[in-house]
Amino acid sequence: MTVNVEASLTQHDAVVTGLRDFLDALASAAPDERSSQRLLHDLAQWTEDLRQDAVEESHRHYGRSPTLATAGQATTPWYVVDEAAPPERLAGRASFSNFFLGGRGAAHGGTIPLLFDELFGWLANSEGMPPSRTAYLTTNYRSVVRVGRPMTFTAWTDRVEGRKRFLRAELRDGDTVCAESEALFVTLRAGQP
Ligand SMILES: CCCCCCCCCCCCCC(=O)SCCNC(=O)CCNC(=O)[C@H](O)C(C)(C)COP(=O)(O)OP(=O)(O)OC[C@H]1O[C@@H](n2cnc3c(N)ncnc32)[C@H](O)[C@@H]1OP(=O)(O)O
Repeated sequence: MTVNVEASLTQHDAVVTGLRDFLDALASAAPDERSSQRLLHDLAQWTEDLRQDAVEESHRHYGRSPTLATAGQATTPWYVVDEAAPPERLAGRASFSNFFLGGRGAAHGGTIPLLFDELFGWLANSEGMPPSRTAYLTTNYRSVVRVGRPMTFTAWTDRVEGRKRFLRAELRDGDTVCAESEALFVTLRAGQP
């Protein structure tokens, strides 16, 4: 199955895409004092406007878009799923922009498990599956993940034991495995948050 996650942007999706571009531009720039002041002023105004529009979790748009990469989370490294066979396997492309820079051209180490947790969330909570949460997630950093590089990933279910789903994933730059992850997702019991 091929997933066209970027199809038909709604206006809200366009805002989230704009926010992702903004964060990348901000992280890449060294604005002078005047630009910083203007930015601060505009941000403060928008923060105030948006606070007036605050709603309950179930009514929010952010991070819930089925049509956008990363389901519309602007602070998750960009990824698209090209091959989806949940709950068994996912494969796709990812890229870490300057917003995710740790230093010396390498992505911040904390952002790599963030990507893996997203992918495992897709696998473990795909349609028809009972809700589950991450019990643990380990990451093995084998080679530097460079910002701006086109990466590929594979994530798959290794085994299932009752309520426990053991998941694995790999992030590659070409033929080089840059990071590997293993996680346990546990199906929630009735009444668990
Ligand atoms: C547009 C498309 C969208 C697609 C969807 C994208 C979604 C993206 C979403 C991304 C979000 C991604 C998701 C997120 O990020 S979820 C957010 C991060 N995770 C959490 O907040 C979870 C917090 N923890 C808990 O809620 C509980 O501890 C859970 C529910 C995990 C288990 O507590 P519970 O009381 O229910 O379980 P139990 O004690 O009866 O244990 C059951 C079994 O599990 C074994 N066990 C438990 N813990 C561990 C451990 N650490 N190591 C090894 N083993 C462990 C345990 O030994 C036992 O085994 P056994 O004795 O039966 O053999």
